[in-house]
Amino acid sequence: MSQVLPATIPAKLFHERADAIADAARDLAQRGWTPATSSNFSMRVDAAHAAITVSGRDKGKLGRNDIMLVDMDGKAVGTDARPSAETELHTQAYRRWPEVNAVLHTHSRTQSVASRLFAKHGVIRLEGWELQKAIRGHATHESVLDIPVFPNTQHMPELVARVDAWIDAGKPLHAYLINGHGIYTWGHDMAEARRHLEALEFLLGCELDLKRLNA
Ligand SMILES: CSCCC(=O)C(=O)COP(=O)(O)O
Ligand SMILES: [Zn+2]
Repeated sequence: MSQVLPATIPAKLFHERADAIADAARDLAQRGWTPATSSNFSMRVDAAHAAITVSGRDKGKLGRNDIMLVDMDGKAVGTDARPSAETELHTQAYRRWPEVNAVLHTHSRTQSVASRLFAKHGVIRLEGWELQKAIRGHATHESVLDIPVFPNTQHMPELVARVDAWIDAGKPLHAYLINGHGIYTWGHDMAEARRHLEALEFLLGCELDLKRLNA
């Protein structure tokens, strides 16, 4: 894949973003959270562009050629490669929150099962867990962390509209599940996005354990 960059984006900047995405993806793939080419990852490059994974690639084996540039409408920039099928969910986060610089989407078993189990409620309420403090803005285990579960669809504008509706209702949003699909979360930088994802994976696993134990 050949990526031609706009004159305003230095190659070094794009390569730094691509390497950070590939590093994160390799780690998440090793944990088994990106089965069968699933999942997608991105980072903001500047106010008008993001670097995102090319669609259909093995996320455990990403190199610079597997990361491409898109604009904030999710359209490819300077390449014929096809961006992630879910690019619009990434660019939505960058448009809605200028302080967000990394978006992660994975398909772990825990995320997938939790999404099915809680879909009828439309939300998973996390309350009383110390690890909630790993999520930006949550200073105590006594805080309430609601993770919505949206219906799955292949039509991204429908999902984008559901996320917009949640945010426009004034409800805090740090992550969301898509039913039978996986999780989206983000952060001010890649380290924060990874911390959010790791904490949410742990917390969803705890909620599933409680259900299993009927506690
Ligand atoms: C085989 S996974 C189905 C698509 C998906 O949910 C996903 O996360 C990966 O899609 P992409 O186009 O980003 O490779
Ligand atoms: Zn997916």
